[in-house]
Amino acid sequence: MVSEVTAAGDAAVKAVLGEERFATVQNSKLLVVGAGGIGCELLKNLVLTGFRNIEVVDLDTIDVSNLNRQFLFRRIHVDRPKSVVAAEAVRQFRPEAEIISHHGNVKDAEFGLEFIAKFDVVVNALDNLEARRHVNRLCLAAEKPLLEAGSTGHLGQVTVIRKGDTECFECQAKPSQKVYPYCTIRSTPEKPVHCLTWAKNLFDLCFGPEDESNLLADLAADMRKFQAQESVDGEDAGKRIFAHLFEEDIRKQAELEDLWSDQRPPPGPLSYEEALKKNECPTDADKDKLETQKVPSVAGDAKGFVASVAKMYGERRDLIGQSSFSKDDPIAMDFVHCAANLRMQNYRIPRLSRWDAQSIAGSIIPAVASTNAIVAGLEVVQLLHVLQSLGKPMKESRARTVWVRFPEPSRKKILQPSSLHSPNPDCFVCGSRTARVALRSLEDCKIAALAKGCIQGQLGAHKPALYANGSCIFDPEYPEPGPEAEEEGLHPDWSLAQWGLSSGSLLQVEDEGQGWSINLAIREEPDLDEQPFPGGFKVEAGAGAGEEAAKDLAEKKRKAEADAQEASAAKKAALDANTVALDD
Ligand SMILES: Nc1ncnc2c1ncn2[C@@H]1O[C@H](COP(=O)(O)OP(=O)(O)OP(=O)(O)O)[C@@H](O)[C@H]1O
Ligand SMILES: [Zn+2]
Repeated sequence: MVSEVTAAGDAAVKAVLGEERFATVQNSKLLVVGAGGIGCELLKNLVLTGFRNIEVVDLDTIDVSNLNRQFLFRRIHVDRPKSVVAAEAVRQFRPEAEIISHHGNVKDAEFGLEFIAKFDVVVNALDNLEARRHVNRLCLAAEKPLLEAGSTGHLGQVTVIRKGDTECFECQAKPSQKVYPYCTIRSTPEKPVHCLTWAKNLFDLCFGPEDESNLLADLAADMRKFQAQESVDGEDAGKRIFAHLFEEDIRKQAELEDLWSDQRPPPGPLSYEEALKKNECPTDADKDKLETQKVPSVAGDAKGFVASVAKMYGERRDLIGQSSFSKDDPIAMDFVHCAANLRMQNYRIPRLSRWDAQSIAGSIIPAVASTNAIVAGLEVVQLLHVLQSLGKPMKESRARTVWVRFPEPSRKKILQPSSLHSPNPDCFVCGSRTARVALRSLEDCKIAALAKGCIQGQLGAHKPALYANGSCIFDPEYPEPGPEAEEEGLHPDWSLAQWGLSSGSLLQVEDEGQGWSINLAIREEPDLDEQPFPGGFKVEAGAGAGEEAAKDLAEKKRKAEADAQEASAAKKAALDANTVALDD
């Protein structure tokens, strides 16, 4: 006997979907990843549509700042796991729904392929690329359809991913963050964002691990001078860093005459004492604003800067050398806001309130509750199409990618559907150049054994190098452990688990012998039989991937040689023609 509320709700949905589709809905098992802005709306929609087998994973706890748009949460829930509270809340809408919550990171090993294999469809409600990439790869490996969604301000998107049938999340490169020219950041900032980028790099330089790619790496030795003593006095260090960066360095910079003109006047140095005198009152326009929305005085910025350095040397002393900037860390944000404002003062750029500085430094576009609600609604519509198309080509279904665009670009349509694209054959992740290998144990399998037994032995590589997340984890020049390998950061005797690989990880194989490269997806299969697979691995797909890649490469070379020959023949002909003309 179902409760009254469920019976009434079910009857209404059945009337819309029809008996058969409603039965599919009731029997489907879903995994929802993320219980934030989109996730809360989605879970509510799912139970109200009649889904009753749902598991939800989220790594976070509820913050006060979530309450304005994550409507399943109330003030009393602050600090409790989002997944648990969201499940409790939607159970009240449909008491019979079986909702299992997991407070954890979807990238953890417990949510690997075996876990994913239990579900009919995975529905994402995530907010970061890394987690999305991970779930994409898991769903491809487990051959489960994935609904992917996202929103930024008034823009949103929902799409459907199914292995071999549609583009995967990584078939197209994602736009990367805007990069500013080095000299703009280092010497000629023109906008607040240039000064904030400089200040974020400064924070990492002063308090983070050594990093040669830091834009201010050339200042590392100078900054270390202020930190070298055993018992650094934070306030003193703050004032000395101030004098170095906002006064002395700026004075030197202003002397580089070639950089400056009437349109771009040189920056003005600022001493700490001078800064303290600039104690201007807030403007009338600022009067009714929150403290964080007012632009501080230059004196406020100077004191704030020194105080933030002093706090790092006080309460955070143990973390110096290991910290990195986060917009949500109040001390780091104070440091970056004040440092950026002081640099803006040097360069005559209007300074910012802490609020504005935090939005720019954290690249924050405010989340809009209505966009999340629309996106979550579209996800359910697409999910119904996907469930109807199970076992059939997705292209024949009504599933679409749908964009939410506001202000609407054309014909007053906020929702813009477009058909699903076919997979990109060159995709790094789902493309045909991907071999798949099952391994009995990632703990037991050594990286050198994988390279030799599997990649050389079965995929046909001559001298394979292996890469994970862009770093080399096996180099054929160092096949044995030893001091030389260690010096290169290589450990041929480390297991795949020691290299941080998990079921569903993706590696890149480069055959240095033959010059080709392929992808390698690994998964753990503890029950892999000893008898047919004594090496502890089984090539499941793409055994010929290496050969194919070698063939492609040979074909490319042959074509390049033919093109070069043709070009040289054409050049010779042109020369001959010229000679004849001259002879004539
Ligand atoms: N790797 C992950 N595993 C599990 N859950 C994740 C993972 N990465 C992100 N999430 C969850 O996805 C949800 C995304 O929701 P949302 O975009 O609303 O973010 P938020 O953190 O709640 O809000 P904001 O970032 O604006 O403060 C969050 O609840 C977050 O905890
Ligand atoms: Zn792909």
